[in-house]
Amino acid sequence: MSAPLLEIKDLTVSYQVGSNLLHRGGSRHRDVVRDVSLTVGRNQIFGLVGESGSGKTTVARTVLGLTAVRRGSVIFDGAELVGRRGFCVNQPRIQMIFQDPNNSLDPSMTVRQILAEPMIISRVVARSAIEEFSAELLATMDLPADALDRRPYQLSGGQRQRVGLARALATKPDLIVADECTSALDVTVQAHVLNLMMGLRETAGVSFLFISHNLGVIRHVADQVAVMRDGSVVEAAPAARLFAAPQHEYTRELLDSVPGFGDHE
Ligand SMILES: Nc1ncnc2c1ncn2[C@@H]1O[C@H](COP(=O)(O)OP(=O)(O)OP(=O)(O)O)[C@@H](O)[C@H]1O
Repeated sequence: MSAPLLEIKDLTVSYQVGSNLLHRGGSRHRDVVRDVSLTVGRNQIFGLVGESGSGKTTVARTVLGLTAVRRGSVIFDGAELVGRRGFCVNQPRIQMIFQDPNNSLDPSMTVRQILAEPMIISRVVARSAIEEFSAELLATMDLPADALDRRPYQLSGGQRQRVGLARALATKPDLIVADECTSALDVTVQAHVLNLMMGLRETAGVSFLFISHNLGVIRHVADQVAVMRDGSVVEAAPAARLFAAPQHEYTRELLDSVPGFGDHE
């Protein structure tokens, strides 16, 4: 049997609080993620949900090599990603999409350049195939072919987010880490982007670590869900079971706080 796509085991991450100047005893650390374990399967959308400050983004940043691991391991396709300095090594098969495409897409570049850049850097796509693959990515994301010649400001917010997704797909990744990637979009545009992402599971064989504080969005997209509170996972279960029969008191509280989510066991 092949290894799971992503296994996070007993992950603890801490941030420094205070400084040497203020605290004579030296700087202190605070664990913001504590002993978190979760497994993302192949072709799976794994939803990570929890209140603001519960540590969801910190988990994502750690997998992407932006924040150091204090303890634990991050195993991708059977190989340990945590390097000697405590950061996960960069893995082109893991990509991310950001909450705000306005800040993540270079305004001076055309969509053609935005899509070509990761293909050139990662060398996953031959130079001679870049134009064709770019057109294919636009079609997959329901974007018009002439979008290739536009710059981000000449697109709508939903189109920009779909360009962000197309760019993430440009290196043919196995995993996309999506942190609040649709929360800036209005509801119908959000549904369109979410449905496209769900389709990618089958068409591109991509898994998602999908982070959101929005339970409705998580229920719509996720196969598996983990609920975080105060740095820890309090409950993890297949989505259908978690929404129908939450086991942890905090999950029940979270569901009861959203109108229409209270009719669980
Ligand atoms: N660079 C940092 N230095 C110190 N503390 C930080 C840093 N980044 C985040 N934190 C703290 O770590 C905790 C977890 O933050 P994190 O952003 O992971 O939560 P979150 O669940 O993603 O929240 P949100 O839904 O609001 O984005 C919070 O208490 C936050 O204040």
